[in-house]
Amino acid sequence: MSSLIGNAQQNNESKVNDLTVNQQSSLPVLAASKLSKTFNEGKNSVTVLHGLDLSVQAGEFVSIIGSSGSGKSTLLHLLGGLDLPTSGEVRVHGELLSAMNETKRGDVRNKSLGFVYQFHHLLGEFDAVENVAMPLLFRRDVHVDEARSQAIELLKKVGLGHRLDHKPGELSGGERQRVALARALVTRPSVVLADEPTGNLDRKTATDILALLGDLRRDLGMALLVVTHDESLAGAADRIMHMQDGRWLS
Ligand SMILES: Nc1ncnc2c1ncn2[C@@H]1O[C@H](COP(=O)(O)OP(=O)(O)OP(=O)(O)O)[C@@H](O)[C@H]1O
Repeated sequence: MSSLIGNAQQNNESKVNDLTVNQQSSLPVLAASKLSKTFNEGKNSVTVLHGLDLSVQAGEFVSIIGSSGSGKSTLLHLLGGLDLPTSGEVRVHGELLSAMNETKRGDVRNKSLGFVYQFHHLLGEFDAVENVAMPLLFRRDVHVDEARSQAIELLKKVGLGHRLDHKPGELSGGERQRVALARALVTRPSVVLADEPTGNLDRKTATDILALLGDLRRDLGMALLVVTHDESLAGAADRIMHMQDGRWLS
């Protein structure tokens, strides 16, 4: 197995060891408590999430399914620190996101969380290696050569070793999503948050991408939280949570 994966496993092992020492081995990597979100627009306010609890353990694969408009993306934004809740809290490795300033929150996002979206959000003027290396280059402590070599290693792992210097416009939809997966994983996050990662792909490509995501999760030892409205895609998870109108269905 690659050194990249070895490092990720080592990191995870040392985290586990730390937790054992602290006797907190059940501490979730990601936890939400009584999470609510209300959007105010002029005189109108709409409450989209109603006091949600959620806990994701290290290495766990959780799917959230729900119909359009049920609040899945809003929840993912809050869990990823991209937006703040109206009330309630989100903790990453036990650390409260809302207590952090924007710089620290950005740091947690970069180091502990990976993001995959329905639309890949790759930068068109950069090739696959540059796109994947980018999250590492935001860190001042990673040299550009090291970032490139880690990007190449991950691109090979997602089956794109022959497309390293291709720009997004020169790749198929499935290949672009593979690049996006590699980019989300290059920082070796402990949790990947994926919002309809296969929503823009045909069924065969979607199934391949989901299988790849599952394999990468096992290899890299990360937790995976996938939001989808596709029950058959959600079925691969350890646990499926159903959302309706901003509440969990029991
Ligand atoms: N910034 C906002 N301002 C006002 N309302 C919003 C905002 N963002 C989301 N909403 C509303 O919140 C509700 C939930 O939206 P959200 O995108 O979280 O749903 P979803 O379950 O992800 O839907 P889909 O499956 O269609 O992507 C929707 O009714 C939406 O209109």
